[in-house]
Amino acid sequence: MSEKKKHLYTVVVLGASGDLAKKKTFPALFGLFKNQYLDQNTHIVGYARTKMDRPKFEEHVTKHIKLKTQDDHDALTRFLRQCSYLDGQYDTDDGFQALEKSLVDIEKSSRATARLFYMALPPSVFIPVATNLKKHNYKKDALIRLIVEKPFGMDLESSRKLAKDLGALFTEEEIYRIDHYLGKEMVKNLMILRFANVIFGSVWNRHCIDNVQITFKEKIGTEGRGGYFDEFGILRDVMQNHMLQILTLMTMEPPISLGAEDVRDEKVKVLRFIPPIAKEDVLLGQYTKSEDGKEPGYLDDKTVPKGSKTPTYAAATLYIHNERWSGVPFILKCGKALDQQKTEIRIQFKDVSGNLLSKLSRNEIVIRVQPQEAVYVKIMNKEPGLGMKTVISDLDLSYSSRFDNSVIPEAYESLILDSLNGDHSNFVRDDELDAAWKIFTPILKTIDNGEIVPVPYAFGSRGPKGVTEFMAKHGYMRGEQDYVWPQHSEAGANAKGQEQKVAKDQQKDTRTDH
Ligand SMILES: NC(=O)C1=CN([C@@H]2O[C@H](COP(=O)(O)OP(=O)(O)OC[C@H]3O[C@@H](n4cnc5c(N)ncnc54)[C@H](OP(=O)(O)O)[C@@H]3O)[C@@H](O)[C@H]2O)C=CC1
Ligand SMILES: O=C1O[C@H](COP(=O)(O)O)[C@@H](O)[C@H](O)[C@H]1O
Repeated sequence: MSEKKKHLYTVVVLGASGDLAKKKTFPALFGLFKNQYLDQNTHIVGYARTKMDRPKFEEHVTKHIKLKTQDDHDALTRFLRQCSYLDGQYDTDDGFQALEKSLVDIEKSSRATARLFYMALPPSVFIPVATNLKKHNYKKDALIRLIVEKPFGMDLESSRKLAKDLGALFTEEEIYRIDHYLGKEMVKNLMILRFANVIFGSVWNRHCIDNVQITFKEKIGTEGRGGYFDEFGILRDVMQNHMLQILTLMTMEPPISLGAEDVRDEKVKVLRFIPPIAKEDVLLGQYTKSEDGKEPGYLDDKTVPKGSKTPTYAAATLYIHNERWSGVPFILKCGKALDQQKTEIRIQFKDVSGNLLSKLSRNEIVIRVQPQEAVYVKIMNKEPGLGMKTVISDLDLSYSSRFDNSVIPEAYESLILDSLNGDHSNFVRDDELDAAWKIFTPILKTIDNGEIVPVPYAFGSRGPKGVTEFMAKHGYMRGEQDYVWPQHSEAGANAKGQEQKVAKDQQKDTRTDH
């Protein structure tokens, strides 16, 4: 079916009773609807096994939708009119037959010509659901798109099997593998920063850069998702997908165009230059109770098997064996139940040559993905006054002060809109997945075999003992002088009207740059 024509979609959310649907999918669809990115005649059908009456379904859909104005309230009333819910099984025909009947009725009145199936489901049911969708709800004369949520397998072998099974049902054109980090504003900004600025483009290589850290920290633990998490662990949950996507966009060569295939060709190429992660380049941790005993340890989660050795924290160093990056360590660190929430890329430059000036700290470019989106460059400056003392300062592009009235869209809004527009650029291609799993599968096997034991760390701490040494071993050098990114100070955050108060202990942490 032609993609040029503007299509009216019917959106089906499979797994509509779940956590992701409630927290992300419905709010994102509402955001698009409210801002007229979604045609006002679009129908949204929720499908899951749970029986829900209308009030319960509406409560589920709206629970995480934030309304500020009367217009928002009005838009929600209109949005809910477009939503319906159907309960049914995932592995039998009858539910999908009923879904088909409902879709045909909707399409008769709305004249929708396209169907978007959003699988907000655990991976165990991806294939049974995709099989039934193909059998009962695939219309040859309609435009079909299928959004699949991560995780895409457990390792190289299972990922290939999933790709093969899904590929037998839907074409690569129809499949949209979502990694929501690709929809985040600062991740989308990476290509612009690199390829639209001579000052960045020219230093983006091993001659100038000493090491790179990509950090993902969460304050929350597994929070009832322990059953899912224990099967996957932090490397599969966050590092192999979200963090590797960031690394790929940060390191790939310039694509021929911004077209989806050109961008993804470059991403695959750089991934293929990364050898599997070595055992000695990994540090693991698992959180225990907080020091005051108020927050539970990982093993206190009833859904986690007793004595589990699943890592909730991981640091791993990767290398890219190509002309641009050879010898530069890329230190990836991620963890749950830590002292703060942040995702950032920290690019540390080499030391200044010569001995003209002493006590210099290295330049750093920090790309703050969340929260408090920003790009800042740490530089050495003359301390104002008589004398020639140097001091660390920064060139700071903080979004809250620079882009006063702009709204940063939710990652899921951005990605759902891309899929409606048929743009695959920010979705994961099958060969990209293959290349990513090749890097991680050997170390995951080593971890699964219990050959690397996670070091305990207290809930709310900076992570396991040894993190500082691990970073130093891989080249990261802390500055000589104290430095606090101003946006991170309480005064800075309040002055900009930030909702989030940044605690004093977080300031301390920023100073240590971990
Ligand atoms: N939650 C999150 O924050 C994120 C989730 N994801 C991914 O999104 C997908 C959905 O996640 P999430 O919503 O958290 O998952 P849930 O565990 O909430 O599952 C979604 C729905 O699937 C059904 N379901 C749950 N377990 C099973 C099972 N064993 N067999 C069959 N059906 C089941 C349930 O619906 P019912 O019983 O009514 O049929 C449930 O409401 C997953 O692939 C996850 O990895 C990705 C990023 C973030
Ligand atoms: O995919 C996942 O991401 C979330 C973190 O997403 P964010 O947008 O809030 O940064 C993580 O909590 C979850 O464990 C993981 O499955």
